[in-house]
Amino acid sequence: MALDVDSVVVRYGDTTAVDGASFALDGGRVLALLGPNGAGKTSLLRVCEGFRRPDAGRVTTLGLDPYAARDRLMPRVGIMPQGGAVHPMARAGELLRLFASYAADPVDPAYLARTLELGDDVLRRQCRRLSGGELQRLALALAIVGRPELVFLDEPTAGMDVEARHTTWAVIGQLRSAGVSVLLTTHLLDEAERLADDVVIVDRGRVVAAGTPAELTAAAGIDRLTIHADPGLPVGDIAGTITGTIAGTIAGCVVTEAAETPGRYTVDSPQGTVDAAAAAAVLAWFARQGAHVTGVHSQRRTLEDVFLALTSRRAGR
Ligand SMILES: Nc1ncnc2c1ncn2[C@@H]1O[C@H](COP(=O)(O)OP(=O)(O)OP(=O)(O)O)[C@@H](O)[C@H]1O
Repeated sequence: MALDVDSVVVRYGDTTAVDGASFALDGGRVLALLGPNGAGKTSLLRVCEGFRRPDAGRVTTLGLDPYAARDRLMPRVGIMPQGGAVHPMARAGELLRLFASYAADPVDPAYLARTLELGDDVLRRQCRRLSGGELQRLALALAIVGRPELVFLDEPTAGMDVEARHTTWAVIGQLRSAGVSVLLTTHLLDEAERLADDVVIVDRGRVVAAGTPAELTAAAGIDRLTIHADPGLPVGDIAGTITGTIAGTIAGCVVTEAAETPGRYTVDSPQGTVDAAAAAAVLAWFARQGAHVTGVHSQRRTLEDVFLALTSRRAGR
């Protein structure tokens, strides 16, 4: 196991930033820590990196207490802090070569710069003269040039354009293929869905959900079916009119017509997904009504739907 976070509490004065969070990162996997602003993600990273001792609970990073054994841990981990945090007067290329010189078996800095599309003009510039996206790519290069076993990336693609984001995703994919464990935070849920093997959602310092992206979206009861047909069909009675073996397949499905869009019917299953048999049964019912069906659309709920449902961003909270 690369990382084990057990009932961790982090306080700043009266503020409890992390309130008993537990999760684990297995070796060679990518874990995305998601949560609204102020949820406690950076505070969790800081205790995992050994910059801060938790106020309660325990963290084990690569088998070590990261605070007590920071000196032993540092050569084995890579850290990309939020916002890049590099010395403003240093030249990008010098920093990259310096970080490489600290490592026993570094990646060739020139190769890494090419991979991250940091051209010679960028490498010659002082960090204060880099764009936000260039700074982020440099910070990523600094984090991985020493071939770490475990990498912490705090919002790695914040401020990057689409192309740089794709380059970064490719690099994270390569790290994973090479067996490197990655813990990243992000506000981009499509990024988490695309990159992460495991997702942990935190809100107000607590873990509110954890699992693979597929588990999280499946557990939310998804795969909504939308049917467009004549308005005003008596859908409230569907379950009562479907008999025989097929009745069981739609038991629990709720079919509703959208008040704001007459003729748009949604089929939801509180127990789980609306499976193909249930969808077929509902469509057969529409056919029996002589309904003119103009569209059928099935939609998988995304991680974003799950996130919004679980966190304090939800409207009205
Ligand atoms: N050094 C500090 N002193 C006092 N309060 C702090 C400190 N660092 C963080 N906090 C507070 O702790 C809480 C958690 O902050 P943290 O930065 O860990 O959240 P986050 O999930 O990383 O947020 P973001 O997504 O905005 O980066 C917030 O309420 C924040 O204001």
